[in-house]
Order: sequence, then structure tokens, then C-alpha cells
Amino acid sequence: MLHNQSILNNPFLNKGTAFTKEERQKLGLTGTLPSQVQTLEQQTTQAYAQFQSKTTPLEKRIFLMTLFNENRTLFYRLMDDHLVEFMPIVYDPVVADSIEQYNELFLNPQNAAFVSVDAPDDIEDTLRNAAGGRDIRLVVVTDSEGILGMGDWGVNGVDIAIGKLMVYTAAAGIDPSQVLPVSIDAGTNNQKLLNDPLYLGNRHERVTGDRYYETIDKFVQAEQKLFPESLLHWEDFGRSNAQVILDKYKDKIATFNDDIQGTGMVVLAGILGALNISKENIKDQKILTFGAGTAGMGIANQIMDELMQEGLTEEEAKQHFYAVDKQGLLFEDTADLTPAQKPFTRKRSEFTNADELTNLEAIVKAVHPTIMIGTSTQPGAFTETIVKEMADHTERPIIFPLSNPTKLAEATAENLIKWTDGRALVATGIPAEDVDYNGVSYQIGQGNNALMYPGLGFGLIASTAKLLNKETLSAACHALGGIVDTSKPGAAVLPPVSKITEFSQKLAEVVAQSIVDQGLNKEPIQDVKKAVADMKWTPEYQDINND
Ligand SMILES: NC(=O)c1ccc[n+]([C@@H]2O[C@H](COP(=O)([O-])OP(=O)(O)OC[C@H]3O[C@@H](n4cnc5c(N)ncnc54)[C@H](O)[C@@H]3O)[C@@H](O)[C@H]2O)c1
Ligand SMILES: O=C(O)C[C@H](O)C(=O)O
Ligand SMILES: [Mn+2]
Repeated sequence: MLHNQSILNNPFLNKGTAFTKEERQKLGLTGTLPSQVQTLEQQTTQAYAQFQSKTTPLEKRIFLMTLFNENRTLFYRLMDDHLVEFMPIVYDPVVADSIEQYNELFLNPQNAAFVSVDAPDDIEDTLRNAAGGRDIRLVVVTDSEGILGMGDWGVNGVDIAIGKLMVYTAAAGIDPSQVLPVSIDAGTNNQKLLNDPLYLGNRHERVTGDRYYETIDKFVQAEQKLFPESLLHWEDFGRSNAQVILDKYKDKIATFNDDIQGTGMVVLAGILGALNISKENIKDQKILTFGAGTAGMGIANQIMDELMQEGLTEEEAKQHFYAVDKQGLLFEDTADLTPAQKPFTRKRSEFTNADELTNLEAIVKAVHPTIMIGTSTQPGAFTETIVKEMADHTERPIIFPLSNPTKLAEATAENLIKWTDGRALVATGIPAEDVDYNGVSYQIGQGNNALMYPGLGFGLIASTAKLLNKETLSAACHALGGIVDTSKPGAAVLPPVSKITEFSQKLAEVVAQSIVDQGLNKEPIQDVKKAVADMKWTPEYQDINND
């Protein structure tokens, strides 16, 4: 039996002023609310007016988070109605501000689980307590070592897990009571946080090595034990751990790393969209990834798989890539290569001036890439000189400056369009306005994994997937084709966020079909479309059974 006040304080059950007279009677809420009974529509109108009265993006976010804390149904109903407006507020880029000010703004743990490296024996209880008896199907976990491109944010990074989950529900329709955001607090190397008396996380340096990996393993074991039907999504781990963790679990459980695989997917989908516009072939492209870290190498691997599916051998496919990191173009003998970088290195003998290829300008001059992707965290790195040099050697340069948040982008969409006289095919990490240039309105696709992971994850959950493999990833990358009208001048390389619910559903169906076709579903599924449709949650008030 639920205590009356606990219903009002439970965001998964609370309806606020929408509790009917009968419900108030039944649940012991009579007299605990003003007498008027409102509809969800009336509540939505009132809440949106309040939202609009807030002047800064952060104030808007704080208001929405308060609503989220109170009443998930109302929050998601409002988000459904104003999806394009709310995405940048609850998610990237404004989530970055809330992460930087997490301690100052803290009001509510938002049903997250806080796993501590200092209390390994509490991990199972931690997850159980945070789930509070809910049937968890989706876990987004971060250790916050690489939050967007902003580095280490300790426990503050929990907001990215919460934000990613909000997009899951808004875009794909995962039931918000079936999700669990998790912070793995392994300490932090962010000196500012360690010195901050208000910092809420473990006040010591990051734990690394065996103790770190034991914590991760304990977490995975407990997560699988408590929520055997769940999908595990990894977010914003550091460069040295992200791939290692993924490789350890990817063949055993339903899991993926969003920065590696989600980003790889959205970039390949964007490239396929761009090539649809330029009518070029992927086998004729030279791909430069600037910032050969977690995302950069995830992107390279996804494109590599596509080239191999197009019939190239591994050796042939590798010849299409130029990976660039701090050291410059990565060669076989470059110092400090990561395991993910090694397969994508070049030979010095390919270039007459190999030793000079230590900066992007020299590399672009030597390579003449047709595709340039930025995941470097280096703002403004795609300069006018570099972009013009690239555009001098290819008709439709494909340029995706993807570093987030806004202040870290390698270039703006507007500059890329201007510098190339409208020829560049552009996608940016954060939302970008249309660019009006020479009478054409250029629509800019959002090259953000948020376009892909909700549909991917939802499809995996709905199909009760045992694991995610290359076949399913590849099928998903091709699922967005045909949504954008590429014959229109200024067409975007990716479908707009305004259609995210539509294409997330399509993506989920393609993913679920691929799982079932490969026999990777745990439970029998007769009708894939129905399985996806049945799983979809919509923000409407349900009857509460209080027995
Ligand atoms: N749009 C998206 O969907 C999306 C997805 C994932 C990551 N990102 C963004 O990409 C960026 C990188 O994320 P990550 O997870 O790969 O981080 P990461 O730390 O794993 O990788 C960043 C890489 O950039 C390299 N780098 C740093 N300075 C450089 C320089 N001067 N020149 C060349 N390379 C340099 C680093 O050495 C590292 O290898 C972040 O800003 C992140 O927000 C965007
Ligand atoms: O969070 C985002 O906006 C995309 C991506 O996962 C990132 O780390 O930048
Ligand atoms: Mn990320």
C-alpha cells in the first residue's frame, strides 16, 4: 500500500493537479491538492508558459529538471510537444553547463545510482536501491573521465547519463520508469573539483588499473544479475578505458559504447547522406579523422566496415584513411599510438615530406581528403586556409566538425558554407541554424549520436537482443536513407531532429529485424514491428493500482 504523500513524491506516479476526485479519494489525497482537477493538456500549457518565462538556457534547464523530478509524464508530454526546442536544453549543449555547476545546482539525485570505487561491496545494493523495485531495461553509465570534450568532471557527469536517457524516451519511447542512469565515481583528476568544498563526489584522484577494472566488473556483474533483460550503454569514458571495456563485454552481453559506436553510426549515415547528394561513391573517398580518440577511431572503424561490405579487402579499405592526432598524421612508427589507432597508420615512405606532416594544414595539403571529420576538442581547428585547400581539390567536400559542446567545435557551419562557396556538405555536433548563402538556404544536419542511439537501443531492447554485432550496426547506418529529399538545393546530409521520433522508430525496427534475422533474440518474436510498437511508451496518465 502506497502512502498518500509518497505518491505525490513519486515522479513515476505523480499526476499533481490531474488526480481526479475519485483518485484523490482512493489514494488518500483528498485535500492535499487545490480543488480544481486539471487535464494533462492544461498542465502542459501552464508548464510551458512557466518555461517561457525563464530567460537563460540554464534557467530553462533548471525549470525542466524540476518538472522532471516532480512528474515524468508531464515532463515528457511537454518535451513531445516542444522536442526541437527542448533537445539542446535538456541535452547537449546546455547539459554541459549543468555538469560544470552540478554541486552548486544540486537539488535531487534524479533516480540515478551512484557507484563508488571506494565501496565495491555496496555496488549491488546501490543499483537495487536506485532502481527501487522498477523493472530496469536500460542503463546508461558514465565514469565521466571524458565528458563531451570537456575532460574529467567526476560525479558531476551523472547529468550526461540522465540527459542521454531523456533523449531515449523523447525520441524512441522507452518507458522512463524502466531506465537507470549510473555514475561510476572512480575519483577525479579535475583539480578544480578536488579543491571545491561543495564537490559532491569522492575527493581523491582517479583510481586506475586493477582496482578500477574490478569496480567496472563488479558493476557489470551486479547490473546483469539485477536487470537481466537490460541493455547497457557506456558514455563518456576516457580514451584509455572506453574501447578496453567495450571489447571486454561486447560479445557477452547486450551492450554498446555510444561515443565509439553511436558516433560511428551517425557519421557513416551522414556520409551516406552526403554521397547521396553529391552522387559520389564511398569507395572513391579519402577520409581524414582529426582527433583520433574514442570517437575518431569509432568513426574510422564504422566506415571501414562499410568499405569492406562494398567489396574491398581490409588492406584496400585501410588505404582510404588518414588518422591525425596531437602528433600529426599517425605513422607506423609514431610514438604513443593507442591500440585503436594502430590499424589506421600510414607508411612514411608514402610521402616525400612525411616528417613535416605534424599539423593539419600540411596534412590536408599532402593528402587532399574528400571527407574531414573533427573529434579533436580543438576549437576552430578547421581554419579558412585548411578548408579552402581541401575544397580546391574536391567538388563537394564533406566536413563534419563534431567536437562538443559549442565552444569546442572545429568550425561553424556558416563558415564552412561560406568558405567553400556553398559546396561543403556539413554536419555539426550541436544543432545549427540554417545557413542562407547566395539565395540558398542550407540545412545543417546534426551529426550527433543522439540521432542514432535511441533507435538502436530501443530496437535492441524490444527484440530482447543478446548482443550487438557489426551486421546490426551496419543495417542501422543505412536505415536513415530516403528521409531527406536530396534533390532540394541546400538539403541536409542527415534527417532533422524534428523527425527524430519517426526515424527512431524506423531505426528500432531495422535493428530488431536484424537481431531476429540472426537469431540473436533471447525470447521468441513473431512480429518485429509489433514488438517495437508494443514496447513504446507514451506520456499519458495511467490508473494507479494501490493494492
Ligand atoms: N557529435 C557527436 O556525436 C560526438 C560523439 C562523440 C564525441 N564527440 C566529440 O568529439 C570530441 C572527442 O571526444 P572523444 O570521446 O573521442 O575524446 P577522446 O579524448 O577519446 O579523443 C580526443 C582526441 O583528440 C586528440 N587531440 C587533442 N588535441 C589535439 C590536437 N591539437 N590535434 C589533434 N588531435 C588532438 C586527443 O589526443 C584524443 O585522441 C569531444 O569534443 C566530443 O564531444 C562528438
Ligand atoms: O553528448 C553528445 O552530445 C555527443 C557525444 O556523445 C559527445 O560525447 O560529445
Ligand atoms: Mn558522449
